[in-house]
Amino acid sequence: MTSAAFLRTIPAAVLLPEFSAAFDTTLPRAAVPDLALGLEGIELHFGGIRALKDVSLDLRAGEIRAVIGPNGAGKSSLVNVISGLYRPDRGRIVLNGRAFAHVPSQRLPQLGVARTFQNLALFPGLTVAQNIASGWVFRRRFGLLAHLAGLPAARRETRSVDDRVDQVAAFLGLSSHLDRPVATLPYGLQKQVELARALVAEPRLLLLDEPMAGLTATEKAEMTGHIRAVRESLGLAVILIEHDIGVVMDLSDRVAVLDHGSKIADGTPAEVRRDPDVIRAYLGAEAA
Ligand SMILES: Nc1ncnc2c1ncn2[C@@H]1O[C@H](COP(=O)(O)OP(=O)(O)OP(=O)(O)O)[C@@H](O)[C@H]1O
Repeated sequence: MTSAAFLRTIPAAVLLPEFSAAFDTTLPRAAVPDLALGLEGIELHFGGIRALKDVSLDLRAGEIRAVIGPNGAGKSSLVNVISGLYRPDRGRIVLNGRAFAHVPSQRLPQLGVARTFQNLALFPGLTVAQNIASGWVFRRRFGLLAHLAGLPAARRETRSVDDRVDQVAAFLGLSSHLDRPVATLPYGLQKQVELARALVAEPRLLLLDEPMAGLTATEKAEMTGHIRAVRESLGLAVILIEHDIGVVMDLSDRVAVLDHGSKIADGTPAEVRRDPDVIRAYLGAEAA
């Protein structure tokens, strides 16, 4: 099955964009032109646990911004707030020039945001091409009915999905694997397929949740090269959640450090590395 044919099998409920009630809470349009993402005073509670405490963060277009911190510091909570899975108790999120009290997750692709997951979230029974194509689903302009009716514009869109899959696969060196079932690929290549799936939606902001987890040293070097290329060739802004401090310091323009839900440091890798609070809370002997 081609990736275009695969897209035709996706249920209408998935293809028809839902407009979340959260969008109704949109605040006035923000006015910082090269701001890819802004978090202002984010608070998030789970019962008695304060997972995020007054966290503010900005990300400029074309910037790689790492968020690090010990286990339980709040990194995943932050990504889930940005991607609309969690609704913050306070604060606002600025995306694509609009400010939200709660990001409408169904509209993330339209807002130019794509993400990868800490644990692989691929469709194991599908090919590499089909998995990559699935990233385009929520960007489609035409619904299932237009495709079933064979409207020319819908047909052109379907054809263009195959081109996009080919281009992204070539960009990441995955072209020779396109027809293979994704589950037969080594883990490192599967992580690259996840990156390809995020890129096919043509985002402006990429959320990478532990892209190096489970990779060998060689695979990490390859993934590092891809992330750098994503920024340099495509100009994307990247939020990087990563435990591998070597990778973080090598790749990032700026690093924010969370500890117990609070941002305790924010600066260039060199600044963060010598920050006494960071050394105490997180980096320890590694930074010494
Ligand atoms: N769905 C949830 N329900 C209840 N508590 C949660 C939930 N998600 C996170 N927490 C709590 O919020 C705090 C922050 O957790 P979070 O997963 O964001 O940290 P993290 O920095 O991503 O940790 P790790 O590096 O281990 O993934 C922790 O105390 C955690 O137990």
